[in-house]
Amino acid sequence: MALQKQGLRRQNRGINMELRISNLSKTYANGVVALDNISLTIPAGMFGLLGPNGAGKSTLMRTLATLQECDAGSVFLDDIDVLDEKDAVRRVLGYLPQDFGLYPKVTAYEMLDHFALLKGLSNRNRRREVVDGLLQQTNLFEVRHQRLGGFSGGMRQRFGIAQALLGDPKLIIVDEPTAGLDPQERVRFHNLLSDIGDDKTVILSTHIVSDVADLCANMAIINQGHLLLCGPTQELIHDVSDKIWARFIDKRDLPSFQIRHPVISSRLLSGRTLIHVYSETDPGDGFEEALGDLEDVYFATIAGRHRADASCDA
Ligand SMILES: Nc1ncnc2c1ncn2[C@@H]1O[C@H](COP(=O)(O)OP(=O)(O)OP(=O)(O)O)[C@@H](O)[C@H]1O
Repeated sequence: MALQKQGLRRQNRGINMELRISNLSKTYANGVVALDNISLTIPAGMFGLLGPNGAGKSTLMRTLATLQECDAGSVFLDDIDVLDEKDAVRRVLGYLPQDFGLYPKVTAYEMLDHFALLKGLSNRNRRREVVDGLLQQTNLFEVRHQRLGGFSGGMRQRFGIAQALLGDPKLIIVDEPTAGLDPQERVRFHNLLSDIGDDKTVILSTHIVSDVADLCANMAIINQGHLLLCGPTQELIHDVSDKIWARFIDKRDLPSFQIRHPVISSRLLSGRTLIHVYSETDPGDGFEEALGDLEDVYFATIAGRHRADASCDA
C-alpha cells in the first residue's frame, strides 16, 4: 500500500500540481493577525496574489514555502501535506524570496554551480549542462563570469529565478519580484515568468496590479489577512466592466466627490485628476462609463465596494 502510494505520488509529480489551502490562520506574537482563515485553491499555471503592503502575502508565501509555521489550517499540494511533509514539498519547490542575499564577489556561474551541488547534482557534466541551461534561459549566459555584486536589480532577479528553477520544481513561489525594476527589465522578467508558467504552478505575490494583469490567468486579492476576492482574472475584470464611471475633476474638489460618490481611485493623467467611482447605476454628475480594468477590480475590492459571488475554495 505504501509503495502504491509512493508510485502514485511520483506519477502525480510528473504533472501540474494543484495547491489547496484550507482555513489557514497566523497571528504573530505582537497580536497582528497576518492570515485570517484563508481558504483558496490554486490551480496550475500562473497565479497572482495581489494585496497592499502588510496584507499578509509574504506570510502566506513563507508558509507555503515551508519556512514558517502557521497557527491553524491545512495546505495540500496534490497529495503532499505541506505543513507536515516539509522535505517532500522542498523537493518540488522553487522559491524566490522578497529579499535574498548574494555573495558579491562570486560569479553567477560559480554561485549557481554551488546551489546545484547543494541540490544534489553531484555529477559534474550533468551539473554544467543544467547550470548553463538555466543561465541561458534567464538570459545571463553572456554575463556568467561577472561577479554578482555588479549585477543590476533585473539581473539579480533573473539570477534568483535561475536558482529557484534548479531541480525542475513543479511549484514556484516568487515574492514581489518586480519591485524596483525598470520598465525594460520588468518586461523581460514577465516574459521569463510566463515561459515558466506554461507547465508549472507559479504563484506570483505582488502589490503591482499590472504584474498580475499581464501574466496571471487566475488570481486572488488579500488585505489585512483576509481573502477578499479570487477567480479567473478575465472573469473578475468582466464582473466590474459595467460598474466603473470616470471623470476629470479639479483636485481641490476631491473631498466633496468622495462624500457624494463611491470613489475607488484618483490619479493624475497628463497633469489632470481623473477619478473612478464604482456604481451599479449611472451616478450622473458628469461621470461617463469607463471600461473597467484590473486596477478597478483591485481598488474597488480593497475599498470594500466590490465582492465576489463565488467562494475561493473550489
Ligand atoms: N515576524 C513578524 N512579527 C510580527 N509581525 C509581523 C511579522 N512579519 C510580518 N508581520 C506583520 O504581519 C502583517 C503581514 O505582513 P506580511 O509581510 O506578510 O505582508 P505583505 O503583504 O507581504 O507585505 P509587504 O509587501 O509589505 O511585505 C503586517 O502587518 C506585518 O507588519
